[in-house]
Amino acid sequence: MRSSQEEFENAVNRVKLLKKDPGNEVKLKLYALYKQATEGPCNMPKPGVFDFINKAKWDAWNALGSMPKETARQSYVDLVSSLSSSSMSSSQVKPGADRKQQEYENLVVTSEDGITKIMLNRPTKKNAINTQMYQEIILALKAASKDNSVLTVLTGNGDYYCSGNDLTDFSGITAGEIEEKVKNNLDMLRVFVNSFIDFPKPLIAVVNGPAVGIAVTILGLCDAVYASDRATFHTPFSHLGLSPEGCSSYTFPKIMGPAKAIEMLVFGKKLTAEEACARGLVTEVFPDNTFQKQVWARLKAYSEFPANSIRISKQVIRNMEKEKLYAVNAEECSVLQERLLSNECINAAVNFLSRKAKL
Ligand SMILES: CCCCCCCCCCC/C=C/C(=O)SCCNC(=O)CCNC(=O)[C@H](O)C(C)(C)COP(=O)(O)OP(=O)(O)OC[C@H]1O[C@@H](n2cnc3c(N)ncnc32)[C@H](O)[C@@H]1OP(=O)(O)O
Repeated sequence: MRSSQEEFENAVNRVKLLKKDPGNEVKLKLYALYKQATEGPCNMPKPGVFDFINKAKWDAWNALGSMPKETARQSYVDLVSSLSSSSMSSSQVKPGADRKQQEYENLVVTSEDGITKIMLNRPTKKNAINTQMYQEIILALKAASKDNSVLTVLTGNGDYYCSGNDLTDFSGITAGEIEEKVKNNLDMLRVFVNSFIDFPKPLIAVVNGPAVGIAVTILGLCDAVYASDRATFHTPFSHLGLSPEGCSSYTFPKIMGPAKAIEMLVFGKKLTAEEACARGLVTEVFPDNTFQKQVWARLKAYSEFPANSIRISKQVIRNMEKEKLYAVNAEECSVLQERLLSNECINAAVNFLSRKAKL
């Protein structure tokens, strides 16, 4: 039940990534199936005859009659799959046996020597994660979970690992739109975090520089965290009127004890790599000038272990907690819903946007 709902949520996100406009007829079909899947049979009053757009939408939804929600959800997923495969086929291939990868706007994904590397690639924005990058990471993790690599690595391009959620997500939104935008973003955030919880192989973060916000919290769901001694770890949620996400309200107290977790997640203490290592969030710290060389030599050695053995061992260690983590993720997103609509958060976002505040 949960997985078909998740497939549906993934499909809703994938629609936003379509490179080609599928045309009005398909868009109406998608709209109708989405409404039927989420609300059931059409329950809106019929729009007036001159309200062309809403009437076309109403007609499409109403035409689905009493189709069950589950059937609509499945049809929606099938329709999006057919659209995604035709829309992506042109950008899929890159010649070279081991370097197959789909192209992404904000990621560089490569596969070599049994290691799939997912590199955040918005260096001029310190690799801030915008809506599209969230969706691309979800897709890249899905692809990596099925490819024949042994390990998957998450890292950043440039001087930062990642500056967290893109705060310009808040720009240009009218008061009337904010609730829906927040809801959509939190649905996506929940799917994003679930894709870390569900990831079936060892997932390793190679933290090449400072990490902020969700880029830090998600480390608690990674299986090893290697950091340059230049990296820092900062979760300024209270400065932003926010609350913890990425399951950190559960993983951080477990990793470092509640008092140290609160120091980071509530009081926003920024840690050096050595401090984060002493707290158990980071596995090992390397000098920046030899970081890449040492880490990749280590990963290459690990990738030569028997693939099934290390995948299964990871799952034995992690799977026991999955249900708990899904619940924590859902609860954190629900608390964030209220936070994101609070004046405390909106003022902090406005401050960032007007460049009055630097954390
Ligand atoms: C209504 C819609 C709601 C949608 C939200 C739903 C999603 C829910 C998720 C909520 C949970 C939150 C998770 C988090 O990650 S909280 C943490 C957010 N991140 C930050 O607070 C960091 C903000 N950035 C900074 O403080 C500094 O930029 C930084 C210290 C990272 C670097 O400072 P430095 O002086 O070295 O560099 P610049 O500031 O000049 O940065 C260079 C350019 O990069 C842009 N930048 C950096 N970080 C971000 C960011 N997080 N979001 C957007 N843009 C970012 C910066 O603006 C500069 O851009 P320009 O060159 O264009 O000015």
